[in-house]
Amino acid sequence: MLNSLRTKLTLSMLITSLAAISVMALITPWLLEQRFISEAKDVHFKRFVRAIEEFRQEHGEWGGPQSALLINQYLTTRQPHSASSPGRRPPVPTTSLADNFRFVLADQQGYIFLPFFEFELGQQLSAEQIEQASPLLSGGELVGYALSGGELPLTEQDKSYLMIQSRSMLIGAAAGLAVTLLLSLTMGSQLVKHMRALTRAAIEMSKGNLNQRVQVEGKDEVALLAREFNRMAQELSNTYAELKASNETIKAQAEALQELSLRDELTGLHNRRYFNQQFRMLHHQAIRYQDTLALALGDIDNFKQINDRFSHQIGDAVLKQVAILMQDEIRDADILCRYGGEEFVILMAHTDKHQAEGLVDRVRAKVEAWPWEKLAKDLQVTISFGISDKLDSDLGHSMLVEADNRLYQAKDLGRNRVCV
Ligand SMILES: Nc1nc2c(ncn2[C@@H]2O[C@H](COP(=O)(O)OP(=O)(O)OP(=O)(O)O)[C@@H](O)[C@H]2O)c(=O)[nH]1
Repeated sequence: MLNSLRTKLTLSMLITSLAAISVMALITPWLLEQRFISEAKDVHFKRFVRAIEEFRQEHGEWGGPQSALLINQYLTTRQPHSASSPGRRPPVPTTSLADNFRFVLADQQGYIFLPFFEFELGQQLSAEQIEQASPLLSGGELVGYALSGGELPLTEQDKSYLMIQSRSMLIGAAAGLAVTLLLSLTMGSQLVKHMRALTRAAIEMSKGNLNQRVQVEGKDEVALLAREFNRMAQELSNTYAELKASNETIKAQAEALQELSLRDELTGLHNRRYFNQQFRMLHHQAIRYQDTLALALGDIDNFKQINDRFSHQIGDAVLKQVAILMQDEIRDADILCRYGGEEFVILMAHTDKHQAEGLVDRVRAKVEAWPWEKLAKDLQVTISFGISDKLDSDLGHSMLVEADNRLYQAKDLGRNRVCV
């Protein structure tokens, strides 16, 4: 289950949200309190400084122990004493807002005349302390310095105010995180949906279905990936189509070459090599299935004389015409080849020598009857055949020998005949 991208995304978002809420719950109240106290100190100190400047304008006494007394009296009579909360309470700029938080005053040379804690009476402020102090002005003239020190304790009211503030912030943050979580989950499930579509398409492609496309939405990284995937799929598909086409061409060319190597150029019949292949196969099957097979060897009679008397070209034309006549006469299942020179061979499956004799004799008669004067005046052509159906387990050797012997017999008996 943890292998699922969706689960991983959900878990990581959940952990991040919980961590963020926990950190906020721990740190926010403390930060808020620190900030609140610092603001309160600042506000009180500014008001104190203003009150002191007003005192300075009203009184001549300044810088001695007497003036510290007068200042305290002035401030006490000017405003009632109470604890503080900036902006929500009346300002109380006395020299002390609480036991721990007080103000310190020094004259223009930095000698303290209103002391507090480590700031002792008559002690001179260091350059660093002067740097941090607020300069007191009267009529544009520097008359002294004011500093604040100690901790400002919070009232119960301040504390409950801060608590409400912290809670509100936490609730707001939690709501924000919940919305973020929801949005992340929605986006995560969209991402998972697209990744699944891409994975499905890639798996289909690996099975060989190259025509895969995925939907592209938007312009983000996933859309970019989907677009690139589609482009790659298209390229792969094109390359495959080109490869397939060129493979088919090569295959067709190879087949054509193979066919050419098995054909006789002059007559267009299959050649002796083709005959050897077919004869081996048919002979083997006939023996195995105890079937019959007949082989007829044909030889044009006195072909040498035809060449000599009528020319070699006429001889060639005779060979072509005999091939046509034989091809027309034999059955589709029979195999006719040019065996060599003026010799032809016919292979007849499921046929014994007596059945073959009838067919071959029709061929012989057709050759004899053809009007050879069309090729040359006084030209006559006949053909002799020897037939065998002898099936011995010798790869057809005895069948060929017997057919050849019968052919010689036909020649000896005066040619233009079929011997079985
Ligand atoms: N024109 C032509 N002649 C060929 C071709 N192939 C073989 N021949 C010729 O065919 C002749 C065959 O002669 P022979 O083997 O003496 O036989 P034949 O004259 O037919 O006599 P018989 O077979 O006894 O009837 C030879 O002269 C070969 O040159 C060919 O493709 N074209």
